[in-house]
Amino acid sequence: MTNKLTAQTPLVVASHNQGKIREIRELLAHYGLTVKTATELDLEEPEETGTTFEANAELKAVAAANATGLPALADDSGFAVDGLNGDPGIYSARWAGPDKDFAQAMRNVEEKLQVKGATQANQRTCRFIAVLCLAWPDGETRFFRGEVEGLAVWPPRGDKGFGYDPMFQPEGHSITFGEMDSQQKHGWKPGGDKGLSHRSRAFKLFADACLEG
Ligand SMILES: O=c1nc[nH]c2c1ncn2[C@H]1C[C@H](O)[C@@H](COP(=O)(O)OP(=O)(O)OP(=O)(O)O)O1
Ligand SMILES: [Mg+2]
Repeated sequence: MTNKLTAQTPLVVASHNQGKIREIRELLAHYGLTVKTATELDLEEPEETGTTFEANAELKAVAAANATGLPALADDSGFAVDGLNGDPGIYSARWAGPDKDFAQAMRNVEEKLQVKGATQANQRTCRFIAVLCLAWPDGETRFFRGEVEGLAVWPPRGDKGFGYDPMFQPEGHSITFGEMDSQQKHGWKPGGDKGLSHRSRAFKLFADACLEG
């Protein structure tokens, strides 16, 4: 028997990133769930020692489930640039340094692309990846992965999102995630579909698999 979530199940979100938490709240509300965050519960941030998104998501979710005795959901995500062999990838948060300077992290990505001579669009393909881990106090873990492909644009555009959003233009769109409001970034349309952002796509899979009824 696998565990199922209902609107009444308290769910802990094991993240300390406010931009991410805001999106996760909206995504969970869309599916009728409300949450407590690791920041509100004063949970410690485990060191992300894994070498994959899955391993780091599991480490964060299991730590929060064990600390609270409640089911916990973690999101490990990143910006992967094909021309940089998938960097910054699982190191996306770390490239911004202790001050979380994403303007600097984006410049760093651009400088590395310039060194490679990647000036044409087809040399600037990239994706956002999000892996969710839902960990239950009984030890059960479930994983869901969402991805969205796009182009790394320069200069960055827009100030609506967080992290690398201003330099990410999703395939089929002419504006960046930084220029989209969160509803556009989620990609919710009347009637519903698979969503747009990596995170909204992962949450759709999570909701289909883990919600009661
Ligand atoms: O939609 C996104 N739009 C822009 N940038 C994004 C996005 N999604 C992930 N990213 C980048 C920035 C973030 O800092 C890093 C994830 O690193 P990651 O370790 O999963 O999260 P984090 O350390 O910021 O917070 P926490 O681990 O407490 O959830 O990738
Ligand atoms: Mg982190």
